[in-house]
Amino acid sequence: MSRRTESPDELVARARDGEARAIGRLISQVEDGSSLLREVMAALTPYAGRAHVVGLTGSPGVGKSTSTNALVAELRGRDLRVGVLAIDPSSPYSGGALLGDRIRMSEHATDPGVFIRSMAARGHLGGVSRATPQALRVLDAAGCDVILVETVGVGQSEVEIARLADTTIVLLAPGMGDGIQAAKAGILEIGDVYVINKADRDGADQVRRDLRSMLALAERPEGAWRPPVLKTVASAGEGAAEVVDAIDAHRAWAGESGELERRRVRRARDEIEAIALTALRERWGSVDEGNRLDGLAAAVVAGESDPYAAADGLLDD
Ligand SMILES: Nc1nc2c(ncn2[C@@H]2O[C@H](COP(=O)(O)OP(=O)(O)OP(=O)(O)O)[C@@H](O)[C@H]2O)c(=O)[nH]1
Repeated sequence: MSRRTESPDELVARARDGEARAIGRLISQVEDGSSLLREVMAALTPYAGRAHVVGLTGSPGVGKSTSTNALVAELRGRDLRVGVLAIDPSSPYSGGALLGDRIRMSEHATDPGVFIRSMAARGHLGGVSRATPQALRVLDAAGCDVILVETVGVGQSEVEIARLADTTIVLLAPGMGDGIQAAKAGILEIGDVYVINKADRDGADQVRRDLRSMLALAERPEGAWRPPVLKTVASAGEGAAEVVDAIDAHRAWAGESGELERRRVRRARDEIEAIALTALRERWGSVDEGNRLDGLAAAVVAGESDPYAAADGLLDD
């Protein structure tokens, strides 16, 4: 069966009707850096800006997938449409055995009010930073009220997620040396809500005490948000309501204090920068520009030019 290629406007209209296939196709275009992206983004923009983006991060095994499921159930119970974007910063492929796939196998898989997608953050420059905000924009324009962005907690990705999110949830669990890990990985700065999952296990209260005393050391100006430290048993859905309430409270505070606007401006800045850098890279990858870059590099090696002068030359073109 031959199939006419849909225009970006048609795809966007179908995505706005909640058609999962259209949403999926738009996100694929984002991932592939499709040449239609410019038009797609222009078509999406009037509808974006409503969704609340919630980042969810934590070390492997703390229960991110289980918690995401519990949060999706709670949000659906509140009649909200939910998008889930699972980012794997290490995998060069999408569609592997990623977080999102495990969630996709859950009870929410067939719920039309839930859209789940995993995305590989490819190794190339601008991977996470370009594609993720664009995928968020697709889900936002498609009518998601809340978008959960989940990532495997490996180093830098936690901080990247925090830069993307309106509200960042950091998950910890007892028995994982998380207190120390928290201090090391710098996650004490990024959480808006901390959740000690696996509260049915010994040591949850200790992790909570440790974390609270570490957070208490941070200097916070008057009127600043004070991140709550909650406990959940995600596998039993316990505590999910309190987490969603905390997200709501943070959202309200962020809206009033201007923090939400600041974060969104920063996100847009990161996105513009990533698009511009990707475009520059592509230009320098073209045959003509590649030759010019090679020529400049040879001149630097030969001592005829210095790298700054060469870069100026490249940028001036
Ligand atoms: N006892 C207990 N086990 C839990 C709880 N939540 C999740 N688990 C279990 O912990 C294990 C890890 O949960 P996942 O949700 O797969 O954790 P994850 O953080 O997504 O794991 P990675 O993808 O490896 O990072 C699973 O066996 C869950 O069933 C909980 O509240 N209590």
